[in-house]
Amino acid sequence: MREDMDSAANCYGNDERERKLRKVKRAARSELSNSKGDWYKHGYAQSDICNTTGVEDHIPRIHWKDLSPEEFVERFERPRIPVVITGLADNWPASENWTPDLLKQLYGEHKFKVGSDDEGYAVRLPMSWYFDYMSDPLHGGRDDSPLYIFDGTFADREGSKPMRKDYEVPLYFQEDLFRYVGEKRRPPYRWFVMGPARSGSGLHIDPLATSAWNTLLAGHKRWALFPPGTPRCHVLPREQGVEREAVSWFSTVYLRAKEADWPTAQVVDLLQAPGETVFIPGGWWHAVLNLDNTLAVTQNYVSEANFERVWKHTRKGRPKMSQRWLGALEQERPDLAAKAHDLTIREDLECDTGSSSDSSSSSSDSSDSSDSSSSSISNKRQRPGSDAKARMQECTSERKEPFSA
Ligand SMILES: O=C(O)CCC(=O)C(=O)O
Ligand SMILES: [Fe+2]
Repeated sequence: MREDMDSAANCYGNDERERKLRKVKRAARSELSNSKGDWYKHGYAQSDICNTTGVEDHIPRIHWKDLSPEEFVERFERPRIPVVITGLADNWPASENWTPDLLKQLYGEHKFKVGSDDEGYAVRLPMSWYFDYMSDPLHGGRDDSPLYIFDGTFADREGSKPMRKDYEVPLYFQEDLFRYVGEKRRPPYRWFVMGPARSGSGLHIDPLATSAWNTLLAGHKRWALFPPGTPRCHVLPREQGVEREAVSWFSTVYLRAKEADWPTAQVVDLLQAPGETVFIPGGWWHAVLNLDNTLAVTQNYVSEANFERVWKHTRKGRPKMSQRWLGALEQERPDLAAKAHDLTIREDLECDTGSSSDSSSSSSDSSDSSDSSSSSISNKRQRPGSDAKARMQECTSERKEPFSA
């Protein structure tokens, strides 16, 4: 259908290429299309937005050799505590192979997703063009919030499939209960992620209450986290000038979150270095700013530890898929299928008696659900400022969310 975005690889001259690149940028960020200067009107490239002096990172670092899978579940996954695990990528081929030169050589012609257009179609650029874009002082080097490769189909598309063999899903995250939905129908769950300084991910909670791991192979990422239950209206206020993109969020809301009168949970800072794997439990808000040229792989998953929350969100947000999932669980994991049935009966009873599920859950859960139940997992990377904004709610209405995890 919208293959026009895909035609970038077929052109030759530089003017033609520039024209096509502009077209791709316009498609990916139509709100910046009034004038070329919109892309760099904030001057973030000249600011100290990527300077992390004074940022304190207190997240524990644990080498995988010192953390058994059972310990991970008990200490971090069940209590939903973020952690950084080191050494997991030491033996991955990606640690050797994912250099700019090799990536260009192997995948230079292949088009990776750099955004979505206003109709939700993927906007793609060939990898070699993207490398040029990143280092171009008139594009990636100057743009306030540069295009970001965030490709959730790299492992399925012919041209990039071999990349999947370059990393392994770490032992801690292998349960992957959505696999029972089937490869074709399960929500997207793995992304190749690459971007320069100032690109990143605006504040969000991952969809369907799934947890995530994110391994950085090159460069540095700055994370800001808020625990489950942090009201959306505090961390994503509906006001002019506060946008969802990482750069603008870090230069507005983040600064407020550091002030003495910040009304809600303290922001948790994290500075991710190459080779580190961040674990983000379901329900945690997170924003990520790339501090230099970064290369990462991330996957979302469901395990026994987050199953109940994910089930509730999936039943509500993806009802048809949830029934297919339940059917498969009845065969493969009858224990979890029984849990799902139990939860469903309890929720339906609550509905029938008109009682709010608030009484049986913390406010934290109602605010996770306001985010992730209403978005599908395919929106893991949402277009900044699009439907995300429409879904913003006032604090008061958020507390009334009838659904809670
Ligand atoms: O590396 C990033 O930009 C963050 C990724 C992220 O938050 C996500 O994949 O959900
Ligand atoms: Fe995320």
